[in-house]
Amino acid sequence: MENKHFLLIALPAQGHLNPMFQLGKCLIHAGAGRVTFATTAHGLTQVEAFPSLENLHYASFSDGFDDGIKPTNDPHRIRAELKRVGSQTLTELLLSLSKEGNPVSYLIYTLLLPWAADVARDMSIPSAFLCILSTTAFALCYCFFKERDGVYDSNDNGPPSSIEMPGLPLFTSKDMPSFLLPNDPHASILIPLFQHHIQALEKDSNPCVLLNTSDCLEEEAIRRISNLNPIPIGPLVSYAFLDENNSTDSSCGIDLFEKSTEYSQWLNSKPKGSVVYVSFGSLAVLQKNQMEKILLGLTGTCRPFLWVVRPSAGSDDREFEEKIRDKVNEEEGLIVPWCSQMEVLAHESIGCFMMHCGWNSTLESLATGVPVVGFPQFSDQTTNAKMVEEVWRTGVRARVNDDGTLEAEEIERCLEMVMGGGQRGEEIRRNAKKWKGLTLEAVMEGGSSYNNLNAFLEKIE
Ligand SMILES: O=c1ccn([C@@H]2O[C@H](COP(=O)(O)OP(=O)(O)O[C@H]3O[C@H](CO)[C@@H](O)[C@H](O)[C@H]3O)[C@@H](O)[C@H]2O)c(=O)[nH]1
Repeated sequence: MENKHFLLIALPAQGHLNPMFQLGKCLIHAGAGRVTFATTAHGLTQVEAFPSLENLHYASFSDGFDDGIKPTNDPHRIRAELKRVGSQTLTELLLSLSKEGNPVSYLIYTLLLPWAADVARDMSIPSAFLCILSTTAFALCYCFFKERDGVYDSNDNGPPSSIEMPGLPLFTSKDMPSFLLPNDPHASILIPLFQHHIQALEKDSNPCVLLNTSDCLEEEAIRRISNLNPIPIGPLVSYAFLDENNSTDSSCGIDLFEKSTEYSQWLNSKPKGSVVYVSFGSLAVLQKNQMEKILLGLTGTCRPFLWVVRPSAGSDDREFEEKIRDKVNEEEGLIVPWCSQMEVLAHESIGCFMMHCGWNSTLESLATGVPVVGFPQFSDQTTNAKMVEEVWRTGVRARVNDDGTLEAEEIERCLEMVMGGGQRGEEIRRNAKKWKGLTLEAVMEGGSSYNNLNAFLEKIE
């Protein structure tokens, strides 16, 4: 197996880079050979630091906007350029790697890059799609295209009212990936992209979908997409901070944001299970009045909190964020621009993760056994929040107003439910512990995901 060369490609978004990078690490640790990790040329310039590992190399392809300036008012042009220039420059990259004596034996691409499968097929290179959404969200998309031909209900403007998957609760429109809903601003871009993903896989005589999940977490959804040869190999999260012998793994991941360092000591000073960690991932932008309400809710609980507030581009927003920061004193909370999330979640002072239910953060909460208060924003986050609340029962989904805003009182109610002494909180904390055990079991030597990855590698010629 040693002389294989894997090319892994992902868009430069934190939620895409993290699982793909973890996969690269797993391949190297499994002795799979050489791994080249590629993202867009502009994306590469945004990376804070490149972890260095033996057998790991970096490269780039172009999305057509190497200077990073995109016509944001024309997403269709951005998508068309990504496909056109992306296909061309990926082909060039494959040819140049071959020319320098390192031909690629296997291509793994991730979300929003379905044309990569076409490039690989044209060059007779086998490929796999790494699904970085929850498998449940992906299976809902699959059902939407296969069983409903990608059309909404007959009442024209109505969203798909519900989708059933055996063994799982009913998914109604509020639980569906938001881009499947007709009024979603991203639907006109994402629906064709997902269709392209599924078509590209179906064109392949031997399709392969690597799933960032484990057998036990999403058994029913995995079964639902069995036609696509799904292989659960996750959760692809950084386990360095859960391993007491290896808590300083400097090659944790590829960060697009500069990490603060001030929180470690602050966390050390807090009692076990007392801190609320708050983060809404790398993409969501909350309205100012929502931030005010969150601050009110957090201070209202009288529990210490660590809140990640990413620095915004606009100066007006920066001023507002400064104001929020100034309102918080160190006794009650700490606001940081970015942190090492797995390090934080693995810290014994953390008692709850209030979050958007992005798939990576959801998996990280499961792997660390931290209970959740979910405030999903878009994409698969609504589906993931449903799974957290109703399937794994490791947290609650906060109730929002009709306009999607979350009130301070609801934040207090949810935090009290998850962290307080009531029966529901106890059950949630018990489940969180149980799923942590099952999650770690899957990725450890001999576990289902570990074995699945090795079996996948053995089949590659
Ligand atoms: O201070 C922080 C905050 C976050 N993270 C990491 O950033 C990643 C965030 O990923 P995720 O939780 O999935 O959120 P998004 O960045 O919002 O991810 C996008 O991509 C995901 C994968 O496709 C989708 O599930 C989400 O809905 C979509 O918003 C995680 O690995 C976190 O550990 C940090 O390292 N430090």
